[in-house]
Amino acid sequence: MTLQAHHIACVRGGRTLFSNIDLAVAPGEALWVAGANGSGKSSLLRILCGLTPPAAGTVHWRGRDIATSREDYHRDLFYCGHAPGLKDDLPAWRNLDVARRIAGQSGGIDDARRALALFGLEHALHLPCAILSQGQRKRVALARLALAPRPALLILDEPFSALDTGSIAALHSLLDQHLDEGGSIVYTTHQDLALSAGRLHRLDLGGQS
Ligand SMILES: Nc1ncnc2c1ncn2[C@@H]1O[C@H](COP(=O)(O)OP(=O)(O)OP(=O)(O)O)[C@@H](O)[C@H]1O
Repeated sequence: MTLQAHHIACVRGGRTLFSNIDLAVAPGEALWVAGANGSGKSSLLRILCGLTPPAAGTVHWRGRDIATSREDYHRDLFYCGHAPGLKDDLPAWRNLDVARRIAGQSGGIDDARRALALFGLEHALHLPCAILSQGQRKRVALARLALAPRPALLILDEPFSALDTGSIAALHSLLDQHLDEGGSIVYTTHQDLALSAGRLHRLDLGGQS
């Protein structure tokens, strides 16, 4: 198994959102975290990323506790939260380039252009992200998935929301390709969109809170 979580509990504002969550995601597998608004999907994803400590339980990546192997783990991880996490003052292509260089890879405008074009954003290459629409910003963030090498584990919070039909299709095809290549995905969606390739598991956090 690649990603494993044992007995995870999450407490928010003094309330236990969930407890005793066990999950495992192997290479080539996707886990769809489902549940009503407020059931704790984003909180679970942040715990799996190591951004929020769980109230109880452990998360292991490739056999190592992520609490003690944070840097190595984050090299293997791509996380896209509700907010796209872009640098507003930088043009779209530079946002892709900076993310790549931080990951220790070489970059360049040509690769960024190809990645943005996949999401119909070639025209936005030189535009600062601050002036892009919400959906366009999301597409810039997700275009990083089209740059090689892609991190082995993708954790995506509502990746399909705010995307137009063409971008949803582009993202679907990238995610299917990722699974075909032995990558792993954990994602949430409220849309009725299951990934078509690879082995898909579903974890339901339940009803409204
Ligand atoms: N930092 C925080 N402090 C207190 N409560 C929080 C905090 N973060 C989240 N919560 C609460 O935890 C609950 C779960 O939030 P979370 O964002 O994980 O749910 P979700 O299932 O992703 O919801 P949605 O489908 O609406 O995105 C909510 O009731 C929220 O108000």
